[in-house]
Amino acid sequence: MIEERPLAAKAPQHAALTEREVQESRRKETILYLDGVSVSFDGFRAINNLSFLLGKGEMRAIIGPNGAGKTTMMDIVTGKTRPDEGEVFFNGTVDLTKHDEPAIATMGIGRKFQKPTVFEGHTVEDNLALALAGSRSILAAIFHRRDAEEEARIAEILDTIRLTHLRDASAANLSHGQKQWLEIGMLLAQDPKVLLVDEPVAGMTDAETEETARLLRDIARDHSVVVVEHDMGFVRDLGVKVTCLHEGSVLSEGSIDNVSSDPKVVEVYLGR
Ligand SMILES: Nc1ncnc2c1ncn2[C@@H]1O[C@H](COP(=O)(O)OP(=O)(O)OP(=O)(O)O)[C@@H](O)[C@H]1O
Repeated sequence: MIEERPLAAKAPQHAALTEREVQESRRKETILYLDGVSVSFDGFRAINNLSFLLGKGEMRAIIGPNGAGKTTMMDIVTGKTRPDEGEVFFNGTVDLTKHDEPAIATMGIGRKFQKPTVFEGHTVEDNLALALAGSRSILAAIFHRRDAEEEARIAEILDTIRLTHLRDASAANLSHGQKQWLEIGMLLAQDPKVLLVDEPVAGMTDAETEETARLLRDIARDHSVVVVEHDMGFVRDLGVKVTCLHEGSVLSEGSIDNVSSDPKVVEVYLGR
């Protein structure tokens, strides 16, 4: 009997440890890991016990009604907003709540906001050269003699963003869609591991929207990508797992067919 007591006391402790180990090994397989994340603004819970896992090399589409918390979730990942509670990890091991925005960007989390912010007074190629140069000054970046590796990188990005034929064009003369692609190219120049892309096809023509789905699928071959978008035709074209947020939590997650036919999603979002 005396022998049994410590054994009985040990059993639940052992089980708890195993559960934690399982969770940790699950986390290590992710590039982004959010668990139990909440944040409130003036008492309003914009993110409410949110759990979201993005696998290494995965592309995910995030949908959800206005105010669902999509932007706030991105703000938490990029360090713009600190969560009140919960875990946020990058690459399985880096606790993002302990780093600020510039450090997180340098680690390899690139974000593209909805409105393109390219340098309009410069050519497409110079915009990419500027992004590639990072902290170099604008003039130094443009007049710096690029080595073969940098030239090859620019050529590769131009090809990915469908702008090789416009490399010498002024960014000011690009269409809205082409400016979005150039900005995606500028993100790629910084060699991110994860790209967060906010409503990339808003304001694009149908042809540009279709090309953007192909472009992001190309990028997703060697990057992890999160795309926030309301255009369901475009989300379907991406052909990836979909997460629908609502009131700061995951309402539904799975294939586009499953999520778009989920009665909860129809009620709060698609049926509106
Ligand atoms: N800094 C802030 N201060 C106060 N409230 C905020 C702040 N940021 C976000 N909110 C609120 O949190 C909620 C979630 O907003 P969020 O912008 O994340 O939603 P969203 O899903 O991105 O919506 P949309 O599709 O309209 O962009 C909203 O009710 C918003 O008003």
